[in-house]
Amino acid sequence: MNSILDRVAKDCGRRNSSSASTSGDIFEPLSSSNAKQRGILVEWINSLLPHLSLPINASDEELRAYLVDGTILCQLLNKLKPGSIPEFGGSGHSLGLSSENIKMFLAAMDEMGLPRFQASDLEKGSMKIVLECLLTLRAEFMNVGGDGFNTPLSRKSSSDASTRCKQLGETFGCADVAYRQELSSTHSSPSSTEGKRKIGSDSKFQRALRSPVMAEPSAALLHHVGHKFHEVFQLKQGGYADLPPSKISEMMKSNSLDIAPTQSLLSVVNGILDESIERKNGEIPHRVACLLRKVVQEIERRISTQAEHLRTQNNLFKTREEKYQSRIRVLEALATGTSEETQIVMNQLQQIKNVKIKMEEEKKNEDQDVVRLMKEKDDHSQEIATVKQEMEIAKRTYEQRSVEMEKEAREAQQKLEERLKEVESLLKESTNRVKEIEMFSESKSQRWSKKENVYQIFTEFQLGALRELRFASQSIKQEIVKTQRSYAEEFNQLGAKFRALDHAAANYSAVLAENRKLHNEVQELKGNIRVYCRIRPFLRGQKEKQTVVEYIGENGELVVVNPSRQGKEGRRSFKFNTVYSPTATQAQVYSDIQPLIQSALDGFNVCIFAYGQTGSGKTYTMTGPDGASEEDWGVNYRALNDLFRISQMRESTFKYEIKVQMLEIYNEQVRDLLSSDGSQKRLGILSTSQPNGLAVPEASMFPVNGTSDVLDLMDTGLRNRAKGSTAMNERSSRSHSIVTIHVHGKDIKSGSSMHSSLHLVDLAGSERVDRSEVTGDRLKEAQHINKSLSALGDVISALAQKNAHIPYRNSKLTQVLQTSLGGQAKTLMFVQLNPEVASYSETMSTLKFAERVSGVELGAARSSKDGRDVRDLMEQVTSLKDTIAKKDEEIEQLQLLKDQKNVSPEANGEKRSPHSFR
Ligand SMILES: Nc1ncnc2c1ncn2[C@@H]1O[C@H](COP(=O)(O)OP(=O)(O)OP(=O)(O)O)[C@@H](O)[C@H]1O
Repeated sequence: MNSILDRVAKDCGRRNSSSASTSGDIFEPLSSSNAKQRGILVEWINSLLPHLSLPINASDEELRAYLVDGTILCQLLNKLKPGSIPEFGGSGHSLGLSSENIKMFLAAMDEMGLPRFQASDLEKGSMKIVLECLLTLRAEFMNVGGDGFNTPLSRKSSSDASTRCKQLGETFGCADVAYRQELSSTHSSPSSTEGKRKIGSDSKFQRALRSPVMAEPSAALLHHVGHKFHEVFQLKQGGYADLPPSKISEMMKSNSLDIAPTQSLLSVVNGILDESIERKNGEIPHRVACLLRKVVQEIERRISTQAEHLRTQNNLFKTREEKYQSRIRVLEALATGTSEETQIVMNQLQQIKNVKIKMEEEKKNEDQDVVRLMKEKDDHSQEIATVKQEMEIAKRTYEQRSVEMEKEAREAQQKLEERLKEVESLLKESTNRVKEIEMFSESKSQRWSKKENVYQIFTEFQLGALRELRFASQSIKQEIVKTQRSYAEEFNQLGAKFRALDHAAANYSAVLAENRKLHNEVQELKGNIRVYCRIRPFLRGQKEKQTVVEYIGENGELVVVNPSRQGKEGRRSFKFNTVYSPTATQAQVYSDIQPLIQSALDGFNVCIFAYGQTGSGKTYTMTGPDGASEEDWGVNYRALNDLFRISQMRESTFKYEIKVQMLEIYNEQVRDLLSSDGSQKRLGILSTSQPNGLAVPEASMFPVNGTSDVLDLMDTGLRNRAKGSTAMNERSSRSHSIVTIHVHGKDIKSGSSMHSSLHLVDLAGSERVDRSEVTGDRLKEAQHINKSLSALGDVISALAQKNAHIPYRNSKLTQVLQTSLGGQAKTLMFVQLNPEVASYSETMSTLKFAERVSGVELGAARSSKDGRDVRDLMEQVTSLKDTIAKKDEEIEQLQLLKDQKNVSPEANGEKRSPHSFR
């Protein structure tokens, strides 16, 4: 019997593990069922051996580790059945080798007739078999003893074996073990072939009977009350007809039928029918018929309950399906909603793009306007130059012609006079000769009668000559009149030309004024505060050449990348009026700011300053490198040169006077850099700007008339400039240097005058100071620099917001530059960047300052803000896309679930093992 049970249990165990997924609740996964079994087992072991305190949620492998040396197993058995392993003595200590312990435990299990596992299962195989064996052991001792201990089942009687087998079936989740066992005992009669056939074929009906509703009551319940039916089966060996009436009525009265396993009921029905057939006459005694009816009624009741249950389940499935359908609808609606939202965002994005494109087009148009205006201006200038040249030529021709004509007139006059004199002398001579002849003829008339004719001829000749002379005299007079007339005509023509030239000259001033106006309109179109960003190249001999500048756009875009952060988050983009790459030349940079220099000659105050950390190229841009050739000249030299050039061009209409001051602001003290004695005298700043435009009137001021003057002055200034050394740049400038060019112009024609100033500022290094690196004087310097730079930022920011109060007075720097910041003044800032990775954080703070300044200019600010908006929207769109993708996934999963649910429960049931319906 033991071996049969063993085999059955093993069989059960195998099948159970092979169909593990169907052994528990049909929706419960294998792992969770395993975990539950483990939990029950561990709890049981802990209740028996509390000193172990095994963790309730121990995994298979942890449990294996506890059990593998067999100590706990032996202790367990000794606790349940003291002395079952004598060598172990229940001391709780392992006495033997682990293999010995396990052998002893398995032998004890064999002796009890309980299913066992193999030692190898505990060492490395599936723990499932081990668990099942131990759970059987638990069931053995818990169900039977009531108190759970020390009262194992007697394995002597076949009914006990049947019961235990049912318990095994329950424990392993295989109801049919119990069922077969029961049937085999019920139909042990050799004549009951029909019964055996039924056992072999497990009909749908029978399977349905073993569903949760139709299945036999629990093993425990059966144990207490089910034996009534065993009794019947025992009695039935003698035939149902022979059952004592008291037994039958007791069965019918009691609730035995309600709790009897359906198979038992069917067996009774089959038995009665078999018996009736065997008896040939087919008669069934009344009381047996009653029992039969009662049993059939019970079966009917169960079938109807089952049908009801199936209906309920069906409804449940339908409700669930509807729930899933509605969820799917909600998710579909959500997904559609999300795409609508995306569409709205995309539309907004498109609108913003359109606005951006429109703005860019407007800017392009403005730029084209600027180019056109510049061209017109150039054309005007050329026209003026041509008129001027023509005027010069005409003037010279006129003067030449006048001189020539005067000379010609003088010569003609002279000739005429000479001729007249000749004629007069001739006339005199002729008259004398005539008189002589008359006298001679009177005295010698008679004597010389012969010569009368000769005299006549001579007289006629003389008269002819006289007539010729008169004629010549008349033609000369006519010529003189003619020449005088042509002179008069020429004079008239020249007069007309002079009048035209005079008119043109009068217009020339107006055209110049118009030109100046156009020029300033162009400058205003470009903005009164401009930010140009310049990136310094890596220095010669520098090894580390990794740059933080990722992208330089043609339209002033700049993307900087954080070397310590990957991806999108590490990138930051900026927008300025212009960004110069490290290869930009000094000439290229200057050509963009040149129009501002011209504005200074038109009466506008201009301020150009370079901002950036030490070593970023401020001095290079403003002054140029040490000992620079003309090609490397910085803004200062080029600006002054240009002022001379333009003022010379305008000399016929304007008279300019250019003077230069050079100041230094060091530790909030203003010093004169052009003082010949290198004066350390501190200068005062006038609180309000003076009519002559001098904020620091005490500072030396020198007139400059040419490049050489400028070079000399700059040299003096640079020599006097205070310098300090920090860890960053040994040639570091820790002071602000300001070159101020004062322009005084006078309109020659109108006599009106104007005054303007051009400030060229090389600011001190903007780097933040690490207090641990500098102390004392250096720290003080740094604090002053920080204060003045932030005051500069505040002033510009206040101007941006059009505040009533502009905090000029917060630093000496802003006080000196006051006239060139705000109002009609034009300001340009060079943002100098050092592209090295080590300077990343300084670069970022420089760019943020510049962004704050560029925010003043609406155009730049707007476009930079647009850039940010677009970026923000792009991020929103990306996150929305992610959400949609997630939602799609959820929908897919739900669809999958729905498809699974749509498979009919019956079909499911067919696929499942019968063990799933207990
Ligand atoms: N565009 C450039 N092309 C070539 N060399 C440059 C450029 N800009 C700067 N340099 C070089 O980089 C070094 C540092 O430049 P510079 O002295 O102008 O920096 P800075 O910002 O004025 O520093 P400081 O605050 O100390 O005055 C110099 O050797 C300079 O010649």
